[in-house]
Amino acid sequence: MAKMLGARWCPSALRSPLQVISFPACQLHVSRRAKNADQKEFENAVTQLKLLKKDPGNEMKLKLYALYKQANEGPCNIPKPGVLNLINKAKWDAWNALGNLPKETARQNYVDLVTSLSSSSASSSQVKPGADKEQQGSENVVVTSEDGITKIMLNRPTKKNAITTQMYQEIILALKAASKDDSTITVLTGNGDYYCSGNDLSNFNTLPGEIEEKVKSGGILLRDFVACFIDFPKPLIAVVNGPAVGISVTILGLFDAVYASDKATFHTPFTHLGQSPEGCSSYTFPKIMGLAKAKEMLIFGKKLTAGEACAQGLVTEVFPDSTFQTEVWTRLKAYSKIPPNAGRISKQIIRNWEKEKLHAVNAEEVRVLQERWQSEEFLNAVMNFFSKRAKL
Ligand SMILES: CCCCCCCCCC/C=C\CC(=O)SCCNC(=O)CCNC(=O)[C@H](O)C(C)(C)COP(=O)(O)OP(=O)(O)OC[C@H]1O[C@@H](n2cnc3c(N)ncnc32)[C@H](O)[C@@H]1OP(=O)(O)O
Repeated sequence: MAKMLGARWCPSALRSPLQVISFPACQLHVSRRAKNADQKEFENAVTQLKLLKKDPGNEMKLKLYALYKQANEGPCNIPKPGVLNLINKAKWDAWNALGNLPKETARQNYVDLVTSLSSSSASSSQVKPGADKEQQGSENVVVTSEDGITKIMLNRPTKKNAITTQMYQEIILALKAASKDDSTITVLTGNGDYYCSGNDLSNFNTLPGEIEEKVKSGGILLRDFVACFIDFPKPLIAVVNGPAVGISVTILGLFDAVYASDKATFHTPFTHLGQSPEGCSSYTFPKIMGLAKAKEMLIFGKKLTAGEACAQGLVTEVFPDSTFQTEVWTRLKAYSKIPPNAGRISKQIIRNWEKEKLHAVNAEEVRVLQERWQSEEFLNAVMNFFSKRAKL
């Protein structure tokens, strides 16, 4: 659990602009010693910092960040980030506050700070090298085709199948390929105990550029992703093997059948994350389950059991977890024998009545979400998620 922010709170890389919650620019009161740390001591301190068990808190992280930059690059030499860019601005303020502090002094102060932190928090020798290495390529989305069924499986079980930006793109490509292959039906499912924990909350970090660019490219990615589900021309079935969160729930309204294990739950905690509904759920959920139940889910984040989701029409059928895979795949194999063209045409005549409407809903939901992504509510929610999990 500690790996996510731990890996990103790497002073040498400083990959994550969201690793520090917004707080006032720090005033540094760092003790100076006569002796100056050499480069080796400094590098050891960088390593030591990564091994700390206890999170030193964001204010301390900002101080360390500033000292690290000063020690390596000298006085702050980058343009001041815009006011909306809260995190980078806090980091800039901290670095800039060091003024012309000599590199050697910054290096020594950095070493002193880490030493004082280490003595109050025993360092761990149990960090496994490469433990947070991301799977590369298409391993996180596995596509197989057999017996008239194309199966798209989310395969990132250690992260509860949270969807990275790369996975969104891979799913889009997989759906486009499946729409043209010779399968009759297409299935989306998850590997492991979760179906999917929704959008990977570190996506905002990994998208390139400043906040405005992230918002723009995130919006385009989301719109294209949902559009693929709206336009998918064949019967599309969700095999919900475990809990489902966020966007993995909202797009279920665009599927033709949803089969769920009785261990599955359905949760859309958008407002808690400072966000708003997507996946066309602002339109499909009220239509499927009625306004009152849809609002409980989409505004108040009520989590449904599989049985409740079935009673409300979001799920087609629930199976006992012990027999889930056998029963569902037997059913799907039978369904895959329907005449493929009749299957496609029947799906399309149902979908076509509202395709235009769904695309308009998608565009509007993305527009509103893009505003949300620039809100402090959203940034704080993401920070809270990772801070709770981070030891450093
Ligand atoms: C925002 C701009 C990006 C643009 C990209 C494209 C546009 C997409 C827009 C869609 C927008 C939002 C839709 C949503 O999906 S909102 C919902 C997001 N999901 C969540 O809030 C769920 C967060 N996760 C949890 O609450 C819990 O992890 C859990 C799912 C309830 C499971 O709890 P657990 O205790 O059983 O397991 P846990 O130890 O927490 O998790 C195991 C490891 O997996 C990591 N992880 C789980 N879910 C996510 C996630 N959604 N994002 C990132 N990482 C996740 C967790 O951090 C653990 O990792 P580690 O072992 O600590 O390294």
